[in-house]
Amino acid sequence: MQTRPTRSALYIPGSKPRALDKARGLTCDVILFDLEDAVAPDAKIEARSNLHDALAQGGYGGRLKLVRINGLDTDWGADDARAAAKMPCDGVLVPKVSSPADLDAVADLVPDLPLWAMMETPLGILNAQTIAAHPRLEGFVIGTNDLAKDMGSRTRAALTTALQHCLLAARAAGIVAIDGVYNAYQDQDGLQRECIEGRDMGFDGKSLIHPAQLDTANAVFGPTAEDIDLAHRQIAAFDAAVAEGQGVAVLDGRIVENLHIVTARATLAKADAIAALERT
Ligand SMILES: CC(C)(COP(=O)(O)OP(=O)(O)OC[C@H]1O[C@@H](n2cnc3c(N)ncnc32)[C@H](O)[C@@H]1OP(=O)(O)O)[C@@H](O)C(=O)NCCC(=O)NCCSC(=O)C[C@H](O)C(=O)O
Ligand SMILES: [Mg+2]
Repeated sequence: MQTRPTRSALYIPGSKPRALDKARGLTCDVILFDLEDAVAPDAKIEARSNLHDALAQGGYGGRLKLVRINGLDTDWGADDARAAAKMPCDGVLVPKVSSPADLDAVADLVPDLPLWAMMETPLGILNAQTIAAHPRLEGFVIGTNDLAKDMGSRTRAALTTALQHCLLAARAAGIVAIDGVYNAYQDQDGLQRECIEGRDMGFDGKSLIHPAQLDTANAVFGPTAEDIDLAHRQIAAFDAAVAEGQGVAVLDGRIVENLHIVTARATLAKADAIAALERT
C-alpha cells in the first residue's frame, strides 16, 4: 500500500532532458517519467536512454518516481519494461490497461517493481474492479484524454460514471487513485475548479502536464491549516468523551464518531507525510 503523498503527479517527457533536469527542483509529489504519448516515435529509444541516465544520476528526493512505458502491443513496450525493471524508480505505469492480463504481461518483465495502471479504455473502466485487485498494483492514474476519445465524449461531466467507477474499485482494493490531466495548462481558474471537483469526488491527486499547475494541485489536495486544526480538535473532543464513558462527542454543533476520528488521523498522517517529503 502506497503511503507517500500523491497530490500532484507531473508528466515529464523522457525526450526532454531539460524538463528531466528541472524536475529535480519541482514540488511535485509524483513524477510520471513518460516514454509513451508525450514522446514522438522517432525519439522513443533516445527517451529511454535519457531516462535511464537521469534516474541513475538521481536527485529526485523522496518523490514517487513512476516510469510510463509504451504498451506491449507497440514496438517499444517490452524493451521499455525490461529497461524500467533495472531503473531506480518506484514503479512502472502501464498504459491503456484493459484487463488484469495486461498487468500480468508487464509483471513478467518487471519482477521486482510495483505496477500502476492507466485507466483510459472503455473495457478497462468496465474491468476496474479486477484490475484494482491485481496483487502487484499500487494505483490508478486516470487517462481522461484517451477515455474521452474512445467514448466519443466531449465533456468531463460525460466521464463522471467512469471516474466514480474507478474510485469505487480503487477504494475497495485500497489503492491510490489519481485524476486525469487538465489540458489548458495556462488556465489556473479552470484547473482549480477541476482539482476541487476531483478532490471532492475522492481522488488522491491530479495528474499534471506543466510545472505551472503544481501549486494549485498541491494546495487543493493537501490538508489546509483549518483541516489540521479540526482534526486535532476532533481527536481531543472524542478522547474526552471516551474518558467520560461516551461513544460520541459533539464539536462545533456536530457529532464526532469513531469514523470521523479515522478521517482525522488520516488527515494528520497526510500532513506529516507531506512535511517529510518537503524535507527531502
Ligand atoms: C505542454 C508543454 C509542451 C509546454 O511546453 P513549453 O512551451 O516548453 O513550456 P514552458 O516554456 O512554459 O516551460 C517553462 C519551463 O518549464 C519546463 N517544463 C515544461 N513542462 C514541463 C514538464 N512537464 N516537466 C518539467 N518541466 C517542464 C520547461 O522545460 C521550461 O523550463 P526552463 O527552460 O528551465 O524555463 C510541456 O509542458 C510538456 O511537454 N508537458 C508534458 C506533456 C505531456 O507529458 N503529455 C503527455 C501526458 S498527458 C497524457 O498522456 C494523459 C493520458 O494518457 C490521457 O490519455 O489523458
Ligand atoms: Mg493516455
